[in-house]
Amino acid sequence: MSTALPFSLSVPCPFTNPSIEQFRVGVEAEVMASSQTTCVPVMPSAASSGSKRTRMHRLIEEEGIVLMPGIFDALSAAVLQSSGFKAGFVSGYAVSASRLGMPDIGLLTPPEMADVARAICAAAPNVAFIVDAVEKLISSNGSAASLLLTDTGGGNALNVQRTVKDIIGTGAAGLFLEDQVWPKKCGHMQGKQVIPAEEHAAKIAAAREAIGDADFFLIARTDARATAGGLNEAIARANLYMEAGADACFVEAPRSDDELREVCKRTNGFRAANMLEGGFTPLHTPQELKEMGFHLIVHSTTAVYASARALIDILKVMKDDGTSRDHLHKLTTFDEFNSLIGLKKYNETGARFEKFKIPSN
Ligand SMILES: C[C@@](O)(CC(=O)O)C(=O)O
Ligand SMILES: [Mg+2]
Repeated sequence: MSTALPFSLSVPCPFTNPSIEQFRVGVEAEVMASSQTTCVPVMPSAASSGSKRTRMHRLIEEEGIVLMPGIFDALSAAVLQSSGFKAGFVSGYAVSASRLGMPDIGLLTPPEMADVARAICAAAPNVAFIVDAVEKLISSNGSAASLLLTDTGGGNALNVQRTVKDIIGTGAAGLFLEDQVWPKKCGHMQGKQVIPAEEHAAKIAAAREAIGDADFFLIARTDARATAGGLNEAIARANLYMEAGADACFVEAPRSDDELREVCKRTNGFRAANMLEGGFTPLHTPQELKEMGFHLIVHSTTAVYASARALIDILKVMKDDGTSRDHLHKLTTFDEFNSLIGLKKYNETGARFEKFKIPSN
C-alpha cells in the first residue's frame, strides 16, 4: 500500500506514515519545537498559502477580522445582506435543522447543501458566503481496511473535487472541509472521531487542485481537539493542512481562552474561530478574537437559534390567544417584509417589460 502524499511539503514533516502511533510521535516533536515561539498576531498573505488573492483575502485585509453569521436559507441570507454584512456562513448545523428538521449528525447530503447554498447566494449576491461542505467519504475510520479502500480507489480525492466544484458553482466564496469520520457530528457534540491526518491533507490538496483559478477560499477544519491527541494533535493537523494548500485553518472547539491563544500562537496562516452559543468555546467579540490572532469568525448558530426562539414565542401566542393582534411589535410589518425580499425591484423589472403587452381597447 502506497503511503506517499500526492503533494510535497516544504518543511520536514513527520506525517508521511499512516501509522497513527508515528503520527503522535511527530505531534509531540512539533509541540516541543513550537513551545519556544511567542504569540504575535500577524497578517498572513495569500502567497503564504500558495493560493491567489480571493474575495475573502480582500475582506480580511479590509476588515482585519471578518464576522460571518451562520445563515440557512434564502430569507435568512436576505436579512444578513440587508443588515450590512459583507460575509456569511452557510451552516451545516442550521441547514440540517431548517431544511430537514434534523440534528447535525451527518444526515444532510451534498446535493441538499449545494441546493441551499445556490438559493442563498442568489438571494444575497453582495455577500461572500463560506459554505460548510457536506462531503461523504467512501470509508475512513483509520483502520487498515479503510485505508486500503481509499488508497486503491482514490475515491476521497475524487469526491472532494466534485464537492468543491459543485460549491463553486453555487456562487459561494469558499468552503470548510473537515476531517471527521463519516457520519460527522456538530463539533460541539460528544463522540467525534477523525480520519488519518494524511488522508485529510490529501483531500485538502485535491480541493486546492479543483479550485484552480476560481475566486474561492479553502478553510481546513480539524476536529482532533476532541480526540485522544487533544489540542496538540489538532494544531499539528491544522499546520499540515495549511501545507497541503488550505487558505486558512479552523481548529474546532477549543475549550478555553488559553486554548484559543495557543491555537493562534502555534498555527500558520489565516485562522477561523467558531462562536457557538452553548458550545465548548468561550464567546468573544471580533476585537477580542482579532487581538488573539484570528481572522475569520463564524457565528454558526446565532441566527437559527434566534429564529427558533421567535417562532416558539409567537406560536405560543397564537396557540394561547388565537390571534397576533396584540403582538404585532414582534413581527415585521407587511411593507418591511416585502422590501426585505425585494418586491420593489421585482415590480420595477416587471414594469419595464409591460410595453410588450397587447393594448386592450
Ligand atoms: C460550524 C458548524 O459546523 C457547527 C459545528 O460543528 O460546530 C456548523 O455547521 O455551523
Ligand atoms: Mg457544520
